[in-house]
Amino acid sequence: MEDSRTKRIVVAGAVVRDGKLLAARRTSPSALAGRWELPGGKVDPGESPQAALTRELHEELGVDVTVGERLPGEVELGQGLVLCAWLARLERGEPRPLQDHDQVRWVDVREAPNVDWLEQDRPFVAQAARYLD
Ligand SMILES: Nc1nc2c([nH]c(=O)n2[C@H]2C[C@H](O)[C@@H](COP(=O)(O)OP(=O)(O)OP(=O)(O)O)O2)c(=O)[nH]1
Repeated sequence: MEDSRTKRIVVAGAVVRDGKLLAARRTSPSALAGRWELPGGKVDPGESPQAALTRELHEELGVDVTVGERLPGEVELGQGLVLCAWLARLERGEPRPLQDHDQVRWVDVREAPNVDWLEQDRPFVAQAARYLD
């Protein structure tokens, strides 16, 4: 039986700067390629979600962040994965699609609902919108 203790967390980062939210376009797997997400990835065994998010954003986008508060909610992804999201403040670097993405963009509160997000990210995008003014 699978329960919350055996599920692997996928951390997504809501990076907000100057009233805009960072979106990244996935390149794989093919079912998700071309859709936009909050960048992040799987938490490794023994790793905290915050450390995982810091590591993933460095690897994938070449930036250093400080992880802030967790956004409410969690979304079951299937295959033993559960998606959670944290706010993250950009400390250093300009996000570039180094790995797993082919584009990044900053979206404002008006554009956010019209972006072709992965459906499972939409609740977190709505939460993050409260931080965009
Ligand atoms: N990073 C990220 N993954 C998401 C989001 N929404 C969503 O359904 N996913 C899914 C896509 C993948 O199946 C899974 C995360 O896998 P990943 O491929 O980004 O993680 P990773 O970099 O650690 O990959 P790997 O070690 O398996 O190569 O979660 C999201 O907002 N961000």
